[in-house]
This record gives sequence, structure tokens and C-alpha cells, in this order.
Amino acid sequence: MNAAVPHNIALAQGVPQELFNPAVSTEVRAILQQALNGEELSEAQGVVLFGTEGAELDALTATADTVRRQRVGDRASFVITRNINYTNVCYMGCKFCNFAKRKDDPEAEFFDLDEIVRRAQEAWDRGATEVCIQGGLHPDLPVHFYRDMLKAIKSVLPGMHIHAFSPFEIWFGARKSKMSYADFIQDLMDHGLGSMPGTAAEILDTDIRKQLTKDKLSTEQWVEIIQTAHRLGLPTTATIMYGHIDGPEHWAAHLALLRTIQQKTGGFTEFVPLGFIHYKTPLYLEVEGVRPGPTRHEHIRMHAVARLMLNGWIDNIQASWVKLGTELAQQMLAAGVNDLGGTLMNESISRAAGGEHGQEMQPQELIGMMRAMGREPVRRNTLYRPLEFFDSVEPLPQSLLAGGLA
Ligand SMILES: C[S@@+](CC[C@H](N)C(=O)[O-])C[C@H]1O[C@@H](n2cnc3c(N)ncnc32)[C@H](O)[C@@H]1O
Ligand SMILES: Nc1c(NC[C@H](O)[C@H](O)[C@H](O)CO)[nH]c(=O)[nH]c1=O
Ligand SMILES: N[C@@H](Cc1ccc(O)cc1)C(=O)O
Ligand code: SF4
Repeated sequence: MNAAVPHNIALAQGVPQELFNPAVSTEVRAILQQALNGEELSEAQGVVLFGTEGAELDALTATADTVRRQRVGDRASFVITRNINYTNVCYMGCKFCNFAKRKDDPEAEFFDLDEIVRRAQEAWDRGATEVCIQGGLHPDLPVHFYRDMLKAIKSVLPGMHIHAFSPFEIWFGARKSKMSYADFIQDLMDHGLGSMPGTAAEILDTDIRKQLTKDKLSTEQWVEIIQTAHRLGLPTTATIMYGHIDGPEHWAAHLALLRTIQQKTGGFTEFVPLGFIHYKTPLYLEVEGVRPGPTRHEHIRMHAVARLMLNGWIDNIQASWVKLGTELAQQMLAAGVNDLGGTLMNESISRAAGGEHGQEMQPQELIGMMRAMGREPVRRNTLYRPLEFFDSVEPLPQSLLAGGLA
């Protein structure tokens, strides 16, 4: 048969031409075809895709881009949000984390309720619809501090969405207050918690977790807390922190586990790959053989394979500009990504680890990155409801052109 024929048929059916490069193996082509047909990929197939290079990596990327378009179209989204990291005091000793400080460290921080409300108000005045609140597991934290933060913010800003408390903070708060996970989460929901970050996931593998930290929340506990939140009607995000002592098998298993949870609960709003920032971390500096974060190709493969393995289950794949930097985050929009996350306003976690991509992104910068990739920018809320579209001929609204924080 004439080589041009399958090529044209393929194009007509929306199959990217990169799949027909003779350098792409039959195995990889078959997996990508399966993904394009909307069929579920197995963990083993995920591992194969994590091993792609050259023409096969191009085929993977093009397929993820096509599946993204099939599933969510050409809009790309962001949210105006502010990170409030209310304390960095933490004794859990995760080796990958340089954010945590001892109480007597000169850099130790603890924001009181007034400061937390002041930051939320300032964010609201600058157009934020969300605050993202996470902190260290401070041993002296008052038992009801989590609830008090919610009450304090909600009493002043009832319309602000509060995206807060990782499963590790929930574990800690529930234990301190001697409540079950369900009762603790329900109480926070009753006081205004709108959703939870799916951080503390790191790599959902017992062996890897043992090496990353003394006694971080187990995989089973992470899953239990997330499923409890979903059962109570509280949405969460989902994350992975990759590029240290982990590998393709762990990544594929992690994605398959997130998919299984989503099939049961439907509670995940997005998936965010968080590349390990290595520079100042004990993990990188003290443990032999730890990798200096993911390579460029590993970043591309993570976002693309996530789009394919989670297809039909988690629609929003976010690129983190804090972890990736502007250029790479923008490129991810061509590798399965449809969201660039938040404007953030403050960022402490990556910065403490030596990350150098800044603390804040202006809406017009995110919009520019999306337009450069031929995408239609949309400002969303935490739960992905579109809030604002940006017509390229109209000037941006004044609210989005506000200057930096004083
Ligand atoms: C710093 S903790 C704050 C919430 C809470 N203490 C916890 O551990 O869940 C939030 C997340 O930041 C991420 N993180 C910490 N250090 C990092 C690093 N060096 N590079 C990339 N992500 C990191 C981890 O995924 C972690 O779960
Ligand atoms: N990727 C990172 C995020 N992403 C979360 C978003 O900003 C937002 O809160 C979420 O999409 C819910 O609307 N936040 C960080 O602080 N650091 C990141 O690396
Ligand atoms: N705060 C996390 C990132 C994050 C926050 C909230 C989310 O819902 C997801 C991811 C970090 O900087 O590593
Ligand atoms: S990742 Fe969270 S729990 Fe672990 S040391 Fe850092 S702040 Fe503490």
C-alpha cells in the first residue's frame, strides 16, 4: 500500500502524523493508538511510555496534545490565588524538604490569625478567588488552629474559596484533636473549607517513602484521608513529587492508583506533577545517588503520560511554573497540559529548596504564555468553573493589571 494512504487516513481520524514515523516501534504506536481510542492504559504500558526518547517521545507528546484537545479543547486556565504558608515550623524531617525549620531557627515563622486574614484580604483586593493554605506540622499548634483560620477568613471574606490542609496536616490535626479523619474533615468543611491540596503524596510507594522521610504519612493513610474527603463531598487535587530516588515503575503505579481512586470517588479536580527541587535539600546533599530533579524529557513524559493514563478520569493536568520555570511550563501546554495553576503571590516551599522561578506570576504573563501556544486563556475558580475570558483585541481589565504586593 502507498505510504501516503495510512498517513492521510490517520490525519483524517485525528491521529498525529508523528505516530507514523518509522522510528516509532509497533509496541509504542499500538499503545498510543489505544490511548487515542480512549481505552485505558495499563501500568505496564505507562512504564513503556516513560521509556520513550527521540521520535517515540515526539509521538507521545503529540498524542497527549491530541487527547488533551479531544477531552478539554483549546482553552487553558489559571486561577488567581495566594499561598499562605502559616508556619514553617515542622519536626517531621522529610529529607526532600528545606522549608521546614526548628522552632529556634532564626528563619522560623508563625503567622497569627490577624496576619493570615490580612494576607487573605490583600489577595481578595487583588482579585484572588482562592487562598491556598498549607504549613509545617508545628508541635505546639493550638488544637483548633485549623478551624480558627477558616473562621477568621470566612468571617471577613465569605466569598473566598479556602483550598487548604494537605492530608498530612489532616492526619496531624485529627490526631491532636482526637477525632476521626471524617469528623475532623467534616468540622473543617462546616467552618468553610472548600477543597484540599493533594500534596504529601510524593511517591505513593512504601519503599520510596521510607527513604524520603522517617515517618511521613503512609500510602494507605494518604489514600484513606483523600477518599474520606471525597466521600464527604470535599474535592481535592492530586500530585506527585518526582525526580529524586524514584523511577518509571513508581510513576506508572502512582498514576494508576490515582486513577483507581478517581474511578471510585470522582473527587480529584486536577493532577499536578511537582518536579523535585534539589539544590538545598538534605536528600540531595546528604544521600548518595539522589538525582538533581527530573530532566527536561522526564518532565515532558510525566505530563504527557499523566494525560494519557488519566484520560477520561482527571481532565485537568496542571504544569507548575514554580517548579518548571516559565519556558518549560509553557512548553508543557503542547504535551497534554491545560492549566498553568495559580498566580500564587507568595511561594516558600520551592524557594526554600533553592528554586529560582519567583513567587508570583501576573495574570497577563500566564495569558501571554497560553496565547504563545495558540491557546484560549481563561481565568477559572478552584473547581475549574470558567470566570473570565480574554478577548485579544480588548485590553485586560484593570483588576488584572494591578502592580506587585507592597
Ligand atoms: C512543604 S509541604 C506542606 C504541607 C505539609 N507539611 C505536608 O508535608 O503535607 C507540601 C508539599 O511540598 C512539596 N515539596 C516539599 N519540598 C519540595 C522540594 N524540594 N521539591 C518539590 N516539592 C517539594 C511536597 O510534595 C510536599 O508534600
Ligand atoms: N503547582 C503548584 C501549585 N498549584 C496549585 C494551584 O496554584 C491551585 O491552588 C490549584 O490549582 C487549585 O485551584 N501551588 C503551589 O503553591 N506550588 C506549586 O508548585
Ligand atoms: N504547595 C505545593 C504545591 C501544590 C499546592 C496545592 C495544590 O492543590 C497542589 C500542589 C508545593 O509548592 O509543592
Ligand atoms: S514536607 Fe511537610 S511534613 Fe515534611 S518536613 Fe516539609 S513541611 Fe514538614
